[in-house]
Amino acid sequence: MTSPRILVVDDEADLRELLEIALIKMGLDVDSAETLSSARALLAQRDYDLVLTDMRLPDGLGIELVREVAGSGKNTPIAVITAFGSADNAVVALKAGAFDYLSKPVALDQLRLMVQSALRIGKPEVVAVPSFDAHKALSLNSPVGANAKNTSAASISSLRLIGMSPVMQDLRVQIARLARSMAPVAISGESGSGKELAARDLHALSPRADKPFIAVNCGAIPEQLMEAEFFGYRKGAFTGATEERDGFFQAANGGTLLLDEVADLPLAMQVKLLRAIQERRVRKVGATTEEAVDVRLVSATHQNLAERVETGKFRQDLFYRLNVIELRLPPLRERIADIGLLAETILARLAPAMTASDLPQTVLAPAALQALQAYTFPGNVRELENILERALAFANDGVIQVPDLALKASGMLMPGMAVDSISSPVSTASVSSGQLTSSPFSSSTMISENPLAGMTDSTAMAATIMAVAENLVSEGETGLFAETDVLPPSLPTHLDDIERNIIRLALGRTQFNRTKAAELLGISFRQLRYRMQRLAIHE
Ligand SMILES: Nc1ncnc2c1ncn2[C@@H]1O[C@H](COP(=O)(O)OP(=O)(O)OP(=O)(O)O)[C@@H](O)[C@H]1O
Repeated sequence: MTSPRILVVDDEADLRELLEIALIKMGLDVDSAETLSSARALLAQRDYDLVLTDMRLPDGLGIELVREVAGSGKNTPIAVITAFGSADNAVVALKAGAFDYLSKPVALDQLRLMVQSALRIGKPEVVAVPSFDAHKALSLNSPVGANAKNTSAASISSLRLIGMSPVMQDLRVQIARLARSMAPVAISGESGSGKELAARDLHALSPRADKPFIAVNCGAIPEQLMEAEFFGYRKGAFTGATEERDGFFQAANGGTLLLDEVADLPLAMQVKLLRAIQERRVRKVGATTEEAVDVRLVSATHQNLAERVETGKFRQDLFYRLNVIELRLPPLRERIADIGLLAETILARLAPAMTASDLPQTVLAPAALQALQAYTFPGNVRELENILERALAFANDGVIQVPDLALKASGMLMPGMAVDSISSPVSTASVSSGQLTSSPFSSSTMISENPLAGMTDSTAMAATIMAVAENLVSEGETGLFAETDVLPPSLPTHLDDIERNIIRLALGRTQFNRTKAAELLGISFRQLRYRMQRLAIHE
């Protein structure tokens, strides 16, 4: 077997030599180049398992090489060496596609960790999905190190972020691409939209998959315990520290650390975290020395972090370090095409015993699916899970009907509308005689007699809203804006929701003819198009 081959690009003879010796000692073959042009010539001749380049070279910048190698389609990992304290360069390189960076002076232990993870990138076939739930590792009484070993392997097919809507498909592609890099990823999205799941998928697809995934809820740790929880502590460091403990960083070593609700980190802890990220070293409470850690950082928040930076609640420098790449999880109401498939998967998960005993899985009546598609899901997929769990208990004959869902009227797309009043074009009588169908999207939870089956998502959605609206009129309801004494958590979001619903209603009435819909709404075509873009309304 031949050894992996590394290309080192650096014009400083001393550093180049140091790197060469360290890499050869690791059993690797090394080629080196002093300039961009000689590096390009070597890259044209052969494939490398890793390229390591300085940022400043006599005939140009290392970042040019990063772009070329990252864009070559060969999947060669490239890392950069940046001047001491130059966070900007590191972030720019990561954004350009560098898999990782090293700061000068280069520490040999960090070089080794970086090379090891680069070489794992070349072997993506073995992907494991740890099942460890590190939320359980939050108390000082539970040693995270011990819990972190509690992982199990699964195949790549068990990735868990479900959804066939274009936005979810894009997201999965992005996640697969980002999984190869060490770049910190910041995941934003409403509560329950799948941020943690996205982070788990990112880890599961990465070369770190067989190492721990640790999720830490930053808002759930008492401030005075934070340092000990993150970095560990030595025996006797404080009252009650009867033995040495690892922290989250050590527990996640080699793997991924998810900082969930990162906006909740107190400022004092933000400083310490920034230091750990920059140095890639942590010091246990009560220890005199630091230890190198190799942790991929992912952060998640449902808050607007940029806004918190502006108001001085979140450090700009930490924000900059964590937000190298952003991933946004759209709220469930922006991907109603996924509701059927999600419901089907959740129902299968909730009733495994029934499936095993060959009883047909509980399904949603078509009207129930429509009601879900007309619901705003303020709690997103988590709320869908809760609704279905409760509905399962009420469902008769293996079919969930609208009343079983017990949807909150305040969450319906038309505020103030009572869900029980939904009478869709599909009568519940037809449901019990229907046949089960299966499609990759949503219909295996539906009945084949559903007149909406096969329609595009927005058409089905619009049909539902129209049916509901017509119902409201016939039942003499007060209309779209029934008064409620519940204040929305955010007025702009609430108004956007109302506007979105009205536009969808008009589009539904006109079979998505935007000119006619604009006429109905008394606005110009351009105004409607602009509003649809702003509110992410797609056909
Ligand atoms: N696309 C999806 N496919 C399957 N399950 C999902 C999906 N998105 C979310 N879920 C499920 O919904 C629940 C909430 O997801 P998750 O915890 O990842 O959300 P979150 O955005 O991190 O929430 P929070 O902001 O409250 O921490 C989980 O049980 C998760 O398994």
